[in-house]
Amino acid sequence: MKIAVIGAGAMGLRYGVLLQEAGNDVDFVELWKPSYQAIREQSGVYVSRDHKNRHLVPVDIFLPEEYTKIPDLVILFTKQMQSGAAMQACRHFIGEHTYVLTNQNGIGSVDEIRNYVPDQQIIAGIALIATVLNAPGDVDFMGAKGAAHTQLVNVTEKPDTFTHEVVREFEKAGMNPTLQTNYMGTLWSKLLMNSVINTLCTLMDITMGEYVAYSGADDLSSRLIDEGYAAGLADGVNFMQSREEMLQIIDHESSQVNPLHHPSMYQDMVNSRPTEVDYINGYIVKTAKKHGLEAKNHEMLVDLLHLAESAKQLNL
Ligand SMILES: NC(=O)C1=CN([C@@H]2O[C@H](COP(=O)(O)OP(=O)(O)OC[C@H]3O[C@@H](n4cnc5c(N)ncnc54)[C@H](OP(=O)(O)O)[C@@H]3O)[C@@H](O)[C@H]2O)C=CC1
Ligand SMILES: CC(C)(CO)C(=O)C(=O)O
Repeated sequence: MKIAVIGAGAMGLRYGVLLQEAGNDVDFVELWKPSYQAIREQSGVYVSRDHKNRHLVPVDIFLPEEYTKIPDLVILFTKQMQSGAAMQACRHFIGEHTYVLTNQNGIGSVDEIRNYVPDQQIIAGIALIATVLNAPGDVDFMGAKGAAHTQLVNVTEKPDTFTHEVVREFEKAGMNPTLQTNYMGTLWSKLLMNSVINTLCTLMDITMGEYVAYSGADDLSSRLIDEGYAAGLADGVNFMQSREEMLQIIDHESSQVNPLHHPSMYQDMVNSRPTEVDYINGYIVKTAKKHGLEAKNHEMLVDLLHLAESAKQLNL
């Protein structure tokens, strides 16, 4: 399969390298110049797993204006707030039959992708994978080989032949895909997890393991899950997990899968970049308000995150 990954950051590199190693023809298209330059100069990307075995993997990288192939599949892995500009810059290589896939955290990118491809060609989903970008062109895959999980879902909720081919390629790449047919239910399950883990670990400067080790963690998580759940239900989301199951998933991911991980939002904060909080807790607040509800806890978290972002800027 001919694949172009837009965004050679932590997750873009992880998906791209794994799919390349599984035999696909993968190119990276990068708008972020330091990353493009580093990968060009190194003739590849440095890959480690859990800080060990750092080695160079040759990859091809292009600026959007340099890229002229028409891929079968585009994988969008920028941050949410970069999605619109990235799709606009890359629109010339999205062919009539090209599918676009996003497994970004938060909700919003699909609306940007819709400006360029019909719903039938959009595959959304979620990544239960932790990855850290040590520096441009230097990525660290967290977790044992094969431990990562992905969920893919067509925006139309109707998997077609090409989607099944993508699932097979993800399987070959060791990304343990599950094909779902509940679009919003799938996205909201990760949204709720990120609204707890990413935001609280970032604000408190702690790892996922440190969060769940706190005796009051379940109570805190439940308050956020309940508020998010109410907003989602009002919006017609058909949740795939109960509130209790959601809590168990958060506990499991944090205590067993990624206890030492600082979520991606934390990585943005320490590097003084804007976070995706508006697309995570902010999306829950917006959805609640649309239905005349309140999501006061999430609203407070959005404000606190923006306060922390602003303080970080003042201290630069
Ligand atoms: N990382 C993870 O474990 C997971 C991430 N996700 C999601 O995947 C999507 C992509 O995220 P992710 O791959 O983590 O992010 P990236 O590694 O792609 O973020 C890098 C972006 O941050 C900016 N940046 C600026 N300076 C630096 C620097 N020194 N180091 C790193 N980045 C810098 C660049 O944007 P600019 O040009 O604006 O400076 C760059 O494009 C997001 O939606 C995220 O929520 C989902 C699951 C897990
Ligand atoms: C918490 C985690 C790793 C969940 O897979 C994630 O989504 C992130 O770091 O942003």
